[in-house]
Amino acid sequence: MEGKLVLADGSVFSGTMLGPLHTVGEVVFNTGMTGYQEVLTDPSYCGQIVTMTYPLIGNYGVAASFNQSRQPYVRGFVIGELCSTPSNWRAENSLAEFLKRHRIPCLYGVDTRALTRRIRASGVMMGVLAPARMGHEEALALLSNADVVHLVEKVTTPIVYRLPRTGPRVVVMDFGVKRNILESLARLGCDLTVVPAATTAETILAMEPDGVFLSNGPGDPKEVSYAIETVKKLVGRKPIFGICLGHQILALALGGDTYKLKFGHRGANHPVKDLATGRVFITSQNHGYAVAETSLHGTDLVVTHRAVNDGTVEGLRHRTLPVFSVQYHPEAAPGPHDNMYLFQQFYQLMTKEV
Ligand SMILES: NC(=O)CC[C@H](N)C(=O)O
Repeated sequence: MEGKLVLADGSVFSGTMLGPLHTVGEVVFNTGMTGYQEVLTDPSYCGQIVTMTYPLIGNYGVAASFNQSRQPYVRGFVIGELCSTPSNWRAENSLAEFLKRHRIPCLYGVDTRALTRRIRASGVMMGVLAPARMGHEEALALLSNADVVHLVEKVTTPIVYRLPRTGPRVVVMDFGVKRNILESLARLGCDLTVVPAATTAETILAMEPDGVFLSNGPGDPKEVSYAIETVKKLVGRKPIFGICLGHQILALALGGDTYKLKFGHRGANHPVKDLATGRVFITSQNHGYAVAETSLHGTDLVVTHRAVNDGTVEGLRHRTLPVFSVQYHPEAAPGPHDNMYLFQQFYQLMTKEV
């Protein structure tokens, strides 16, 4: 069926529609050449319609081992060529089958680079995926009904669960954690207890962890005010490591501020500079918000990493406490594995004699 993406500014991008009839979400672009299945199943994309700038998508099919959570969380997918003849020894199915099974609307045959240029010029905005025959006004009217709040509550674990190992005990605050973060910690031997986002500091401290991990997740960090309050009570009590939304929540808990970027950083090739060594790492990223550097004056936070492309804050550490965070995704999935050492750093903070 012929379909279209209508952006809030009225621009229209045409293509062929696969799956359910319409969906509304914030339209964002990802510049990764691969990793489409990890993107689809990363809970941080909950509430968003994702477009891939790379024009050939689906070439290596899908496999359960690439999933980053139980199900895809994107609201819709907008791509160039949808490959129907995947080739990979691990492929279990085609991307089209995967999208259909999970009822993820996909518009393909789209000039996604033109779409990306539009988003870069105007900033991220809401959009609707709809059949071509839907009237323009009707499509635009759907935008006002978009339900894109309380996203963390939609993706966090409803129950406490454990991944037992013999190493340091880590409580993972699950704001929408990616599987490869849990696996990266478990591989080091960390004994993991994953808790719902709204778990109180008292409950977490009663578990007597050696450290607390703050996960990635969707939406505006200021929306999860209860988690900011929890983290305030944990700082100074336990070593803390935060990634992406966890990094933003940590900054807010320690008196910093966050803001929305014009079009965010999403891809597998974002250069980040470690300010202590001057070394540049290539990182995987997926964020629309960032920590405001000027807000850090007078707090106990020090900027450790900076994005090379736009100079925004990419890493923080506490001046005196074993507390640090990064805005990017060291667990990759998809992306380069260069930043796995950060999990080791957390491990060392938890195990060193004090
Ligand atoms: N990957 C993440 O954790 C994303 C964090 C936050 N939702 C943002 O868009 O900035």
